[in-house]
Amino acid sequence: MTNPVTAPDPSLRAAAHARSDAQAKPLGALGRLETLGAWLAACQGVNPPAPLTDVRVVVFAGDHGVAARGVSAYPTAVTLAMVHGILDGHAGISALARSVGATVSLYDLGVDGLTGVPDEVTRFHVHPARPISDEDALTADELQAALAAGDQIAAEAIADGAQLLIAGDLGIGNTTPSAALVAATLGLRGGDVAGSGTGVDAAGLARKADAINAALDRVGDRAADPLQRLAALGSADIAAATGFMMGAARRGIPVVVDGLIASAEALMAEELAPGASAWMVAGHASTEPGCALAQRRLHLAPILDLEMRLGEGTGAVLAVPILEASGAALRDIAALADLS
Ligand SMILES: O=C(O)c1ccc[n+]([C@@H]2O[C@H](COP(=O)([O-])O)[C@@H](O)[C@H]2O)c1
Ligand SMILES: Cc1cc2nc[nH]c2cc1C
Repeated sequence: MTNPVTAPDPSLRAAAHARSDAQAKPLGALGRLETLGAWLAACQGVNPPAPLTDVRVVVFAGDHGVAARGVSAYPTAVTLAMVHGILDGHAGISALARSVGATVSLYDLGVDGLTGVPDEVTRFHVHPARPISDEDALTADELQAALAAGDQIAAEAIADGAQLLIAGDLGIGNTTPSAALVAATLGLRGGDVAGSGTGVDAAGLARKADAINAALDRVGDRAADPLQRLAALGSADIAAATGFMMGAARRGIPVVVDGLIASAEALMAEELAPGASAWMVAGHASTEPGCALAQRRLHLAPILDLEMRLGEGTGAVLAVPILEASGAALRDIAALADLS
């Protein structure tokens, strides 16, 4: 789907602010909750916004060749183990999504050695991303296929009634390509964006900054083009999640952005579909430095800061009750003039 992105309805946003201003509270007393509620009304095209009864997390899982460079604290096999953990409903995202009433699904966009799972999960199967420090992660055709897969996943969820979408991520090594994309987009270097990810030590952090710099130097001026940047420095799972966010924005469905990986995807979605970030809120501030850099570039202020760095969509789902509360405030607080 290549339709341009239309902005969330400004008249509904203004109407929501007017409603809020007339409510039984000092003007502006609900702070950012008022802005969030007005954003939700503008996205839904309804004031006050409807309750959020269908929130979906889609986890895009994939392995990353750059992990062989010693940039993660965990072995690649953990990706496969965690795919099963999520499919069986026992992962961090399973528990946290259940706690807020969101559903979780997962797609394999390059998990090494994945077998014995439903066909639906492997429908968009591709090879793990090639190591970005040495070669492009994806060919141009592979990139287009991954973007299209994410768009299709968004389209199907929306056709099935999704009101709010979250892209979760899973893949040992994925903080390295994500940080590289942030660096390439913002004109930064590895040392500016590399964080400890799953918990690498100082030597691992230095290897990570080096791997990012090697990738940036290898790609050079090609990184100026967002499609080439994503193919060279990203991966199929990151590209599919980017396509998913673009697909949501083009269809007028809001997105809650998770941590570093999702923020890098949001950055790429905005580059490829200008205006897409108007359909996004940042659920939380991950501890990864690249996360704040990407969110700041997108003018997305995180709702929560719980010092989390798990990924999977966990920080984003925790922000859903706050968003829901912003809608409830608009719906249920009386007008001051009606109280006597
Ligand atoms: O979302 C984040 O900000 C985040 C920060 C650190 C780690 N992660 C998760 O940890 C994995 C990547 O970490 P690493 O160290 O292997 O690059 C991957 O599975 C991510 O989902 C996620
Ligand atoms: C155990 C584990 C779970 C994860 N979930 C997302 N990334 C992860 C990385 C590790 C290491």
